[in-house]
Amino acid sequence: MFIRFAVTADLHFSGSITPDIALAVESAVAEANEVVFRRGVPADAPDEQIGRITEWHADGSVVTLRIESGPYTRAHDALFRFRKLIAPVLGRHRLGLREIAVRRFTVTVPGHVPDEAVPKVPFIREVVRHGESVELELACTAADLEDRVPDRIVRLIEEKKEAALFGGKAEHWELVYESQKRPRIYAGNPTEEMLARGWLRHGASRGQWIYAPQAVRLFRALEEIVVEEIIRPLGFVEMIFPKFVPWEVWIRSGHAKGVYPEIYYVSTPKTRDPAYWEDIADTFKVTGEVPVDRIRDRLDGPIGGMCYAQCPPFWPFVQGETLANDCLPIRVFDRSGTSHRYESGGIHGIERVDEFHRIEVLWLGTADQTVETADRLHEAYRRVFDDLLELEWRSAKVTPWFMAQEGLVGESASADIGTRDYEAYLPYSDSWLEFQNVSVNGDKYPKGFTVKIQSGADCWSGCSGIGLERWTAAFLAQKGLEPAAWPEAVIRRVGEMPEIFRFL
Ligand SMILES: Nc1ncnc2c1ncn2[C@@H]1O[C@H](COS(=O)(=O)NC(=O)[C@@H](N)CO)[C@@H](O)[C@H]1O
Ligand SMILES: [Zn+2]
Repeated sequence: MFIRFAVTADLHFSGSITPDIALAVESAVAEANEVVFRRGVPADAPDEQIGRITEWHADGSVVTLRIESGPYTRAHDALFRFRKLIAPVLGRHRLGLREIAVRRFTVTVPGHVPDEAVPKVPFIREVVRHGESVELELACTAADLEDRVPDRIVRLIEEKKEAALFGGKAEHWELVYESQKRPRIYAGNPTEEMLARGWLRHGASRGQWIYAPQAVRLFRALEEIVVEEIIRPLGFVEMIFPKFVPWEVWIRSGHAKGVYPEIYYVSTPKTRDPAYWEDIADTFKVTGEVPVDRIRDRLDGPIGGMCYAQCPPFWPFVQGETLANDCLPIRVFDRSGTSHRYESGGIHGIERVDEFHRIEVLWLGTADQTVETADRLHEAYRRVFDDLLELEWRSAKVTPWFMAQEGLVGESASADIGTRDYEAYLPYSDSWLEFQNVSVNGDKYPKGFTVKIQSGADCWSGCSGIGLERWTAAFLAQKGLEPAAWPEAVIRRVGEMPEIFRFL
């Protein structure tokens, strides 16, 4: 069984197809079937799998074609090859091709296609199941066919079938390193303890915290360790990546394939004209309520969303460029703002929040340089977690973050490409918390943003997300909130804990 395409299309010409012109069409059809549709097709491809015009007729100025194919020279590709062939032939009879009208387009996919694997797109007019295959009738214009809509629908079906297959399977997880056990000196819930001591308070929004000076002292101490013990020694240099992300970036990064349920969307006013907004302001002044529904009608967009993965908005900096060999590998990091996720996993303490503070480490170069940089980061992280923070932690190879964020599961294409999660043990919940990761993302971003290397080798990149809320949660869950019990590398950076608020 193989995939089948079939199209019936009307070719509208500028004048009627007289009998002698019909003869020219006849020979063009023969040439198309025998020669033109076979171009680029492997010699051993079975005839019935190659596109061919199975019937045609002329009526007035319209030539109606029916083209059927298997996977080779798909019916819609054959249609456009025929258009290229017939135009000059009828041009000699002073006839021009006005328009191609698609009357019917079907694609028949072999094998079982579960309902959830049928894409939810308006192009699919009807789904008919025949035993071991499913026939989709598509509502496509000639432009949609040129846009390869059927091919994308077929690819999406394959992806959904695979995801449904993996559906039952949890994310890929393969242990890489396990630290020594550490004495259990604390078993409390760090967020509750921090609340009790006034180290933080709930922000006004879902999954958002306001960090008091005490928590920030610890945040900054951990951040200093990251910068002094990992980032600087490995030669990473600070940049500032944008924190509002337009669709264009998420289209190129692939996030537009599946991040919709978790985005904090951003919209803009249709106009800045104060008069346009006066009634909204007046309504609030009179009622004390913000008329959100009426505001919604006055917005453009959403034009994108708040920072989600933190690295994608970097890539327009190098987009379309070729990097000189001698400037590679590029090693940068960003800690300039918050990331926002409308966490579908539910919020929990400071471990899983909607608004978090991450240091995003990013590097790019040849495949070797990218893998080598990841390895050096792993070494530096291990030294920090084992010798400076004295944590109980482990690391594991998991489904690459960029696949997970596109709703895919499973493993990456090559062994070098993938994500390694770092997890810390939380005594209070007897569970493991992912507190950071290191990924080799292969050529995904350089391809998405057309970045090349002078030598012509593939450009690869990697990134590592250090979540300060997660580092803090892991550290406090294991060490408690008494600085006296903390490792020296942290105490000397925290100094005196400032207590400035006193609530009555
Ligand atoms: N909801 C959240 N709350 C707190 N920290 C989070 C949250 N989501 C992610 N993080 C932090 O951000 C890190 C990286 O997030 S990730 O989705 O796994 N990976 C990426 O987005 C990559 N671009 C690397 O940053 C996580 O390891 C964690 O430390
Ligand atoms: Zn990243």
